[in-house]
Amino acid sequence: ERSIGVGRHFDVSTITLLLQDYIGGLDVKKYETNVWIHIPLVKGALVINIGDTLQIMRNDKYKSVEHCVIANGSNNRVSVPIFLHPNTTRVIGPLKKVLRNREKPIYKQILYADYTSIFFNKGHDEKDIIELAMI
Ligand SMILES: O=C(O)CCC(=O)C(=O)O
Ligand SMILES: [Fe+2]
Repeated sequence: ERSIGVGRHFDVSTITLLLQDYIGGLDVKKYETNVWIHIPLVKGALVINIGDTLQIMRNDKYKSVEHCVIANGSNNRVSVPIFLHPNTTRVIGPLKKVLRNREKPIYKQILYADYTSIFFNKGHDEKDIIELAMI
């Protein structure tokens, strides 16, 4: 009963590869319905999460997924998340290829180091930081 999970958040990465053990516990919020759903364990499978950076680069075509981990309360849990990030010296924003299709950019160009520092300086359950990158 003293175990804690991981509070709700969006990953800042482009994508995250997540390996869970047999305990599981990952919940994600379904974008279309705002309903939290449990991710069933599939032995040997990786969960691939879309993060804020991919949402920004694809100008909202792909959405970053809000997720959390519910603690089991009695078992230890091990997970291995691998975050794929741009270099912190790169500027991120909607891709030129996307804008060439005459899409209106939703996000500004922002230095990735600045974006990640906002993320790491805020607590869980605060405002979605992707809104700060909007034009
Ligand atoms: O442990 C997990 O299953 C997820 C962890 C997570 O969401 C994160 O580290 O960003
Ligand atoms: Fe995460």
